[in-house]
Amino acid sequence: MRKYKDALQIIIDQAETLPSESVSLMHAYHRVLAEGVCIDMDMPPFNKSAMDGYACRKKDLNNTLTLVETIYAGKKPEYNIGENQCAKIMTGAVVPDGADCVFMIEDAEVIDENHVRCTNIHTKSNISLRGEDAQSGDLLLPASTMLEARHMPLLAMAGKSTVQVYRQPQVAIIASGTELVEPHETPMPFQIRNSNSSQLLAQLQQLNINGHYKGIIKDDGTQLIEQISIALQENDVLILTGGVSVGEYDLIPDTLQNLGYEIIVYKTAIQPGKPMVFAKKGKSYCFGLSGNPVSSFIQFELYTRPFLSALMGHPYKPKELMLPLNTDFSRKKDARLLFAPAIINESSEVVPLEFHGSAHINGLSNAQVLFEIPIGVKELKNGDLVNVRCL
Ligand SMILES: Nc1nc2c(c(=O)[nH]1)N[C@H]1C(S)=C(S)[C@@H](COP(=O)(O)OP(=O)(O)OC[C@H]3O[C@@H](n4cnc5c(N)ncnc54)[C@H](O)[C@@H]3O)O[C@H]1N2
Ligand code: MOO
Repeated sequence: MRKYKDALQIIIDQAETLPSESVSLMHAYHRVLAEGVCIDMDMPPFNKSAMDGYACRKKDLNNTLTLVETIYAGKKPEYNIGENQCAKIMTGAVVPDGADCVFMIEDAEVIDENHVRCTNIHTKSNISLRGEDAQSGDLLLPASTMLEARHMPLLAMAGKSTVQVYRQPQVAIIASGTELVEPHETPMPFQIRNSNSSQLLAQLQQLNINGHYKGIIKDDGTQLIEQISIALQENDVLILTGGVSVGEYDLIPDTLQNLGYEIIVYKTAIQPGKPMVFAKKGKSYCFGLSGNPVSSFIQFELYTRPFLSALMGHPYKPKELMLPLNTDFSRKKDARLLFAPAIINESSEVVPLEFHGSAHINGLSNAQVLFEIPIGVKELKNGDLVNVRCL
C-alpha cells in the first residue's frame, strides 16, 4: 500500500495541463494564469499625493507660502512650485514639479485666500513616488498563479481586461451504492441518504469548478459500465464514490479495468480513506473514492484537489502549520497516516474533536483543521508539535 506523499506524486505526475483560453477580467476569479502578467507602466504612474493638503518645498516649511493653484485627482498641474509657493492638493493628485512635500490640511494655518503656513515642521513627505510599488515591465503575477481576490487589482492596473487562463476540467460525480437514496427521499431501514455528492460538488466549487452530478448508480455491473462510460466520455474527470473496497459488491476497480482504464493507484496508507482508485486512459481520469463520507472528503482534499489543480496548471499547496497539541492523544493502530479533525484554540493549540471514524460527518463538520499522526506513532503528548492542515 502506497504512502500518502508517494501516491500524491504519482497522481499529480499523470496530470496533463489543459489548453488555455481567454476570459474577461471580471470572470477570472479562481482561474489559473496561463501567462505571466507584466505591468505596462510605473506604479504609481506619477508622484502622487498621499494626503489632502498643500504641496511645497520642504525647505520652505517655516515660511508663509503663496498659493498658486488647486490640484484635484485627475487634474494636470499647471505650475511648477518655486520658492515659498504652494499648491492646494487632494489625495491621489499629481504632485507638481518643484514640490517635495505635502503637509496635511490639519497642519495648515490659512492666513488669507492666497496664503498659508505649515504648523508642523516635522511633517512627513506624504508623497508616493512614481514607480515605488513597481516599474514598467516588472512581472506582477507569474504564470500558474491561481487568481484570488487580491490579485485582481494587479490585473486591472496592468490593463488586462482579458486574461489567458487554463481551461477548467469538466468533472462528473456519480454515487454508487444500492443502499443510497437522494436527500429528499426517506430511506427505508436498510438504506442511507447520499451525502457524498453534495459534499464533492461543494469541494469542486471551492476550486471554481461546476461539477456535473450524474446521480446514483446501483451496485450492478451492467449499469455501472454503461453510466460510467457515458460520464467518462463527456468529461475530463469522473469522481465516483463507494464500491472501491474488497466486498462482493465493490465493483468500481473491475469496472474501470473493463473499460480499458489503467489503475494507477489503489489503496493508500491514510486514515480515513484507505480504499481509493485512481485510474487513467489517455487524458481521461477517474477517482474512485471511498463511500464513507469523511473518507471521500479527505481523499478529495489530499489527492483530487491537487490533481485537478495540476490539470488547471496550478501547483496546489495546502495551508499547513506546525502547532502544539493541547492534550495527550493516542490510537490503537499505527499503520496509516491519520488525519484527525480539530479546532485551534486562542493559544494557537490543536484541540482534537471527538471523532469516531470515516462515517462521522458531524465530527468533521466543526473542524477547522486536520492534524496528522504519522505512521508508526501511536501516542502524542500534550505540547507535542503536529502538522496541521487548514480546511
Ligand atoms: N474486508 C475489508 N472490508 C473493508 C475494508 C478492508 O480493507 N477490508 N476497508 C474498509 C474501509 S477502511 C473503508 S473506508 C470502507 C470503504 O468502502 P467502499 O469505499 O467500498 O464504500 P462502500 O462500501 O460502498 O460504502 C462504505 C460506507 O459508506 C456509505 N456510503 C457509500 N456511499 C455513500 C454516499 N454517497 N453517501 C453517504 N454514505 C455513503 C455506505 O453506505 C457504507 O456505510 O470499506 C471498509 N471495508
Ligand atoms: O479508510 Mo476507511 O476510510 O478508514 O474507514
